[in-house]
Amino acid sequence: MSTVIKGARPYGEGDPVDVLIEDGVITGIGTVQAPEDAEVIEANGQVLLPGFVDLHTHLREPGREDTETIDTGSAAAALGGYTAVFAMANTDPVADNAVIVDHVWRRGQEVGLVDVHPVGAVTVGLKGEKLAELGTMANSQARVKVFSDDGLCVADPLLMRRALEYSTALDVVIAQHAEEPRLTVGAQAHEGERAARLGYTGWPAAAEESIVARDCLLALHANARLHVCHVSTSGTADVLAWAKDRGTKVSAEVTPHHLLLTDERLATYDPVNKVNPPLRTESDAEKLRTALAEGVIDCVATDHAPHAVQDKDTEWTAARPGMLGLQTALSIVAETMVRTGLLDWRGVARVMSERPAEIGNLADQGRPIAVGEPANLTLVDPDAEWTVRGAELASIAANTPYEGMRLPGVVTATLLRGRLTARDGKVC
Ligand SMILES: NC(=O)N[C@@H](CC(=O)O)C(=O)O
Ligand SMILES: [Zn+2]
Ligand SMILES: [Zn+2]
Repeated sequence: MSTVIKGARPYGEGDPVDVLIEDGVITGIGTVQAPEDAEVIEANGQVLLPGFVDLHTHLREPGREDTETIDTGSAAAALGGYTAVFAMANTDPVADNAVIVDHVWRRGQEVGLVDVHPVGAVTVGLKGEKLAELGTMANSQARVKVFSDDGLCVADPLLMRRALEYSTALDVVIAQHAEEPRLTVGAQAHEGERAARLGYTGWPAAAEESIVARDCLLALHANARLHVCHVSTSGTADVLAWAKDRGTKVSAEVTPHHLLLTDERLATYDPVNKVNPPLRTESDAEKLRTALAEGVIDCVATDHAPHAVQDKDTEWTAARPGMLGLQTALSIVAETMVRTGLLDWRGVARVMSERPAEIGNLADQGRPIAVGEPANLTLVDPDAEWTVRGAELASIAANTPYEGMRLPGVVTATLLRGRLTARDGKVC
């Protein structure tokens, strides 16, 4: 089975080249001799990138298959340019044991559109009381590499310390949803002028920053790896810079929505904008963009969070937090980081593919576009634009905050181990 991508610009650099792929591996770059029966993808000078890796996706299977399944979520991922996603553990039942994580992994392989790596829960039932069997999940068929109670914070410092200590022996990473629960009781929106005016209980920046600071110190002393989920405040970026400076093995992600959107959106009262952590201020968003460009924040992760209409399209305080992200991530990164000159396409490859693959410990993802490397690839038309329509996205749920927005950057093809998984907006 061979494929040739004609006239692509790897990392958006240099003159267009042809890329030959045979048996899932890149076997030629430049002027290549393609077999007659090779599948041809005309790239017309489009940007070729390593396939994207999402460290933070909610696929809702098992338990809420009315909002997303591994099948529909995989389709959204492939269309968004992803070749691997990490599916969060806050399903029902919780992915806190080998049976569930193996189901998620196997189902992902059956669907075959993207590698679905299950995230294992840190604590049994996400209850924050006792550690789940991290070792059993790490050694299961799914080979769990990332553990998180995401949705909830591992708030007990002793439990968090133990999890970090265990993680070193297993060579896995603990991903923390940094939210001090005592500081966010009833919290609805970023604590500031805008929430105050609407009478919403505030979600203070310190609820995030205090946990990130604490966990960085715990990780440093345990010589363990820590990953910080969905960084949302400028203060967290400062804490991360300080911790990295001191040699802490900490990595961090930012979501597309925290790069673009702010709590100005509260004025619409539309719960599509409700998310955890909440949308912050313009100066926070600006700081997150520079922190991402400078590597203080390592990567972009979607926190793709599908919700049913009845759980989302309600009065603000009753609505579930979270928004879709897989199919819009590249465009939001193009809008906030590339158009602004903060990142070039090589930088996009770093924050959407290479760094997340390293953090998630995936040997075959985020690899260089070079002969002998696995053909996990994404082709992007940097000049094209599209208009977001929630109803047209592959997810079952439609809770996108970008409804009706015209965005730059279109994913035109995704290849998983040399096989087309998405082409011109359609799943293959
Ligand atoms: N981000 C959200 O607002 N919601 C996530 C949970 C989470 O990421 O904390 C969800 O599972 O819906
Ligand atoms: Zn979270
Ligand atoms: Zn999440």
